[in-house]
Amino acid sequence: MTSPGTLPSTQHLVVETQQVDDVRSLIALVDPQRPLLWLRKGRGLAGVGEALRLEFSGPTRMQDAAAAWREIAAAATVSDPLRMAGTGLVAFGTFAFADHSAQSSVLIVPQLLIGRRDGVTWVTRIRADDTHEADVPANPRSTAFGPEYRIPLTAGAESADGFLEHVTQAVERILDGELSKVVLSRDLTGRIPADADLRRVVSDLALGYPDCWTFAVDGLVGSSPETLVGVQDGSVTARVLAGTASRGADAEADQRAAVNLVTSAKDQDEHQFAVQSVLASLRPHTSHVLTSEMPFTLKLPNLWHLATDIEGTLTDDATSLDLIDALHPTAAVAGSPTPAAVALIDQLEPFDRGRYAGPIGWVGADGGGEWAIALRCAQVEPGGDVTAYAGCGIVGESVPEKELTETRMKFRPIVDAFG
Ligand SMILES: C=C(O[C@@H]1C=C(C(=O)O)C=C[C@H]1O)C(=O)O
Repeated sequence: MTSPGTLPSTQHLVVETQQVDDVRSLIALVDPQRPLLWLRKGRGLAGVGEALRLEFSGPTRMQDAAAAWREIAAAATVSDPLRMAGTGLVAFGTFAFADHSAQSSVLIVPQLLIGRRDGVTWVTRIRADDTHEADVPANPRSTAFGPEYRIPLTAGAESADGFLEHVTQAVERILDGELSKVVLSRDLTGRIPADADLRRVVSDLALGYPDCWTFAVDGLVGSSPETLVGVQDGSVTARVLAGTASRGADAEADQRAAVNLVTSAKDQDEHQFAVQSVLASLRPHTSHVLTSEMPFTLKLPNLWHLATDIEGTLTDDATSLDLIDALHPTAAVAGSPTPAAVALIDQLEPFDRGRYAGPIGWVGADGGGEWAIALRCAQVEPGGDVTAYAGCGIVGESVPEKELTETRMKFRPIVDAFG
């Protein structure tokens, strides 16, 4: 890790944003093997190159990132006539789920960033102050996608049977009173050709799941419906999801599935743990916090979720990195109470989650930013190894076979995008 006290002089960044004509596709502009993307509903950020890369690990990975980012933002020279969310200095980030994960957490400042929001398109050039402007790629250039590839994803470290067994054990531990909820996941693995164009996967995800945050940061690609936190001009937003049902085969069955979900005591319980954990973490930093009175049903192409939107006003100088540190891990991806849930995940899941279920998103110079929980995603290693993850909240009434089916539904976006 780069410690904030010892930032080398190369980390004084020079940043220039300019409005440009609209571009046809953000996805076509980024590196095929190491895409940097953050997209939703036709708007988003695309990064090319790395002006700065900071790696963090251990229990203080998010605090360390927040401290380093304050220093970098304070030291930067920024010319930003647009002053919109995502203009000026921006870092993409992805953080490991577990305190002791072997996977690194990173902040990446691209050399070139192309953004689009509210009908405005811009390019930001970023370089260290001891480099030359000529070293930054001149203009974003679209390139055609590389050859087509399709790969299956098959059982990884946790087989379907292993998952059923672990859910059964978790239910016993919950009924014993050790904890109220735990989120257990399983993994699928595969391998893409080493030179495969990852933008094909991202493009399928963005087209198939336009209401989700589609992301690609340091090999982690996915399409998440869950906003961990958004911070802009003193406002804080979050979208909590917990409670899931399959989509019906026809309109009537689909409506019935949504009604059953919203009236299910099991799903409402599971959901409330998640909402309360988010409210408790935001409370020290916010006032005027509003939530939807009742959870609503969020329709995605592959499933229904119970959802609650949260809005509040920031009352301190917390950046979005400070807030992801305060919020992570929510009960939507760990369980409740958090320490017991995290300990049980560690005990029962036979793999390191890496960045799955960790915060993924971007932060700007003023600390604002957008962060999702990395769900419906896969980590792609430089050699082509792919590991995808999906999990579900387990409570006392959980039935192992139903939870296994739920993981299959949650794998669908990523399995379809690769396969
Ligand atoms: C853990 C995942 O999803 C989370 C768990 C949910 C649930 O248990 O109902 C719903 C949405 C997410 O908060 C996942 O997609 O892997």
